[in-house]
Amino acid sequence: MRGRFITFEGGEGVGKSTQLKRLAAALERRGVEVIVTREPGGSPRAEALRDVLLSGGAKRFGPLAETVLVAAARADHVERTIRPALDRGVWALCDRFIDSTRAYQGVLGGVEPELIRAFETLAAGQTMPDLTLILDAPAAIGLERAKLRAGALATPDRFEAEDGSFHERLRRAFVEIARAEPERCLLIDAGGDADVVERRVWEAVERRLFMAGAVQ
Ligand SMILES: Nc1ncnc2c1ncn2[C@@H]1O[C@H](COP(=O)(O)OP(=O)(O)OP(=O)(O)O)[C@@H](O)[C@H]1O
Ligand SMILES: Cc1cn([C@H]2C[C@H](O)[C@@H](COP(=O)(O)O)O2)c(=O)[nH]c1=O
Repeated sequence: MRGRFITFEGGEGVGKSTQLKRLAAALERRGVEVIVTREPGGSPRAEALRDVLLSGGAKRFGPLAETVLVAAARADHVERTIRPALDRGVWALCDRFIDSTRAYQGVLGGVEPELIRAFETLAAGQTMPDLTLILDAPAAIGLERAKLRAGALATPDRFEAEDGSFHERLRRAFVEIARAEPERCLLIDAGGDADVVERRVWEAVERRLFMAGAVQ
């Protein structure tokens, strides 16, 4: 049986990596084999492109160039990491995927939705998430968490460095994505303690994948 593909999405520092690792551990305790991966990145070539993107090296070429870079990274990641895992029956948990491109390059960057979708198809083909958990909290909370994680002296990356209004618009873009695709996406309240958020995530996964009969 093909593995399940779950993606985590949301603004900066909202707790995606934390919850993804916790979900991976919870699934493993149930005997489910999982891989944990991320975008941009998740394969050696895609990780090299991640550096270009997050260093700000691609910023001067504009959001369309960033879309192309993300798509090139995704094509390699899907082909070499995600699809082989799913084909072996392994579950893939991915920190960001297509919805980050829709939100960052599409809604915030102004790249046309048709172009965003065309690149999506080119890079991911039929390898689409079975479930997308969109973690939602006020942008200020996520940015504060990210700042605490990095330490006071750290330099913010290309997107963390954007202003507060960028991050609030980003939050609204993710909420709109969840509203537009309710069969695939679930909005999870990411406010409060990490243990509380973990329970919300697990309930969502149980309801959507286990109880729905997606898992024997
Ligand atoms: N619910 C929570 N309450 C308080 N702190 C949290 C919570 N969840 C995660 N954190 C902490 O906030 C910081 C950011 O969390 P994490 O790295 O999981 O976020 P992220 O969404 O993956 O970030 P990024 O967008 O930068 O990839 C970490 O230091 C983490 O320990
Ligand atoms: C997949 C994807 C990501 N981004 C941006 C969003 C974040 O600012 C970074 C990734 O950093 P993180 O600490 O791992 O969250 O990349 C993007 O702009 N477009 C995308 O498609």
